[in-house]
Amino acid sequence: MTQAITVEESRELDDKTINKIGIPSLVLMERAGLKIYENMLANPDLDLSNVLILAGTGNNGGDGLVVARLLATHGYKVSILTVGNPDHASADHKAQARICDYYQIPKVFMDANFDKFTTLVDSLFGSGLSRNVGGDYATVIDKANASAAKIHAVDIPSGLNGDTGEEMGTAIKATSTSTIAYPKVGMLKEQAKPYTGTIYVDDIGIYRGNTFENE
Ligand SMILES: NC(=O)C1=CN([C@@H]2O[C@H](COP(=O)(O)OP(=O)(O)OC[C@H]3O[C@@H](n4cnc5c(N)ncnc54)[C@H](O)[C@@H]3O)[C@@H](O)[C@H]2O)[C@@H](O)CC1
Ligand SMILES: [K+]
Repeated sequence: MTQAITVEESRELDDKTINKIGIPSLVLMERAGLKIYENMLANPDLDLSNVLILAGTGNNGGDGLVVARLLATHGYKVSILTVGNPDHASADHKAQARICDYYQIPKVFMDANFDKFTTLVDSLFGSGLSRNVGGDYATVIDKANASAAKIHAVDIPSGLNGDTGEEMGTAIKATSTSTIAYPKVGMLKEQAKPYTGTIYVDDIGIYRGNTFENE
């Protein structure tokens, strides 16, 4: 874990990889989801007997939905709680949601009892977090932190500022986090440890430049 990048750099790298280099975004999302799923299987601190995916409507939520599908297709019990308006979801999130519907992965709603789940996957917000967390998002984050379930976060624990390592209103306290491509600078600060837990860094095909002259 030698290099860390800012949240803005991570967004620029995503954009370059998709729009300049030409790797389709759904390919990156599939690779991210597969790595996250493998990290969860490899983590002895997580009990995957009853998993709930907490999905926002952006691409962080899309990553979470890939994990939902991989768990379901490998015989794990998994449900999805979507927070936010699915009609306004990102295109890649909508594509993943249709696949989850094909597999009839059960959905739960805001009144769900989180204590009955053994692991929660936090895919509410990643690098797109741009303001303090409130409303249903804050309710779900606080309920997740207060529950008996362990939490595995996708990319950045939701509500954590990836640059400063500080809470933006409220933030997920994860047992472990799968961060995509590179850790974000704020996640490596001492104060961020209770939020990130153990950090896995997932190579999904997004790299900083200087490998080739034309970069
Ligand atoms: N296609 C790509 O660019 C890739 C994206 N990936 C994942 O996608 C994430 C980034 O996805 P997005 O850019 O869709 O953003 P997020 O999914 O992090 O956030 C979704 C949206 O939430 C809204 N939002 C921000 N702060 C909010 C707040 N406080 N309350 C309510 N809504 C708020 C914003 O409009 C934001 O676009 C990464 O962290 C990573 O997990 C990975 O799948 C790798 C490839
Ligand atoms: K997250």
